[in-house]
Amino acid sequence: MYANAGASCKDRLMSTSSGDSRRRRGLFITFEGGDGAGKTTQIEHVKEWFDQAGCVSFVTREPGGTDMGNQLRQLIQHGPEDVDPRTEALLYAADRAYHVATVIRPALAAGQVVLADRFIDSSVAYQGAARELGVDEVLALSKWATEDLSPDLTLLLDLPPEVGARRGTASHTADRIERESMDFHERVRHEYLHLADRYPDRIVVIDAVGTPEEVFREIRGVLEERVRPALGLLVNHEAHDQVELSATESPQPNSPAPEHAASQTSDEDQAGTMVAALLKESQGTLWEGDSEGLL
Ligand SMILES: Nc1ncnc2c1ncn2[C@@H]1O[C@H](COP(=O)(O)OP(=O)(O)O)[C@@H](O)[C@H]1O
Ligand SMILES: Cc1cn([C@H]2C[C@H](O)[C@@H](COP(=O)(O)OP(=O)(O)O)O2)c(=O)[nH]c1=O
Repeated sequence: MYANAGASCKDRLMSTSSGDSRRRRGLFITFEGGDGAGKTTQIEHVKEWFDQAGCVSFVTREPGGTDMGNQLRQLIQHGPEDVDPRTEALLYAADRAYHVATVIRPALAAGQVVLADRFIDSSVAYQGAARELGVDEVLALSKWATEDLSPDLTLLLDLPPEVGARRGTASHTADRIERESMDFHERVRHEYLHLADRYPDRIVVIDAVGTPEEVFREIRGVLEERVRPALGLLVNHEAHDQVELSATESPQPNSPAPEHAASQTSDEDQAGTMVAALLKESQGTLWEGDSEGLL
């Protein structure tokens, strides 16, 4: 059901490839920010925005975007308190490597829109900066784990950590990382903002302090400005008539990507996506290709 329902948008995404198989990729958007920033809430609004644009999007998360990843997630978040920072970094990297290889790359190769709740920037901010393992070392580890897969766009939900902590404790019991000091969470926030300075073409900072509606208004502005022009060329107006989807028709987080997904080659990454190229045009700024490394 899902594969057929998504075919129209996928076909349009892939039909722009002009026979160049290296360009046959979807769109990869990641959501970053401290604990309780509202990522999980906003990602659902973004998914609805894509639905309305006639594009099926696929929501996933880290850690835990796969069955094995869920076991790793349990270990990392509720395992022994004495897990040392290097072990923690390697567990996140293992989760990411498997997630990319078995879910994200196949989905992108099939021309899908992938919305990921956390990705490499989380490791850089939490393990690299806050755990003080070294930003460049952790970045190198994640690049190795993902074979240099970089998001096309990252929405960074920025929020003072004490506000995030209040939201979080109101909704669930704090896990091992959420129990870290405010100083730790300040370092996370600081590194995220530093990453946004370092990669201004990829990372957009969203003020996450307002109500969910206010935050989404800002996100929608970014989608309209930076993503819509690309989709406008890829998704013709018939899309609205052709795709009527409910959330239940989309894969849930942790679902494997469709079996028919095309295999991924490193050439595809080097070429980057057609959508990314269009996003670059819409930004009017220099877009660093994957070969340069967005991260
Ligand atoms: N803008 C907001 N203002 C107030 N509360 C929010 C906002 N966004 C989300 N929440 C609530 O805060 C808690 C954490 O939100 P969530 O979306 O799970 O954040 P994250 O995924 O970044 O940890 C949830 O209870 C959610 O309902
Ligand atoms: C992906 C990733 C997450 N984390 C941390 C951040 C979160 O505290 C936790 C993920 O828990 P989760 O409940 O998914 O976080 P939230 O809903 O607050 O975004 O793992 C890292 O430290 N490094 C990573 O690479």
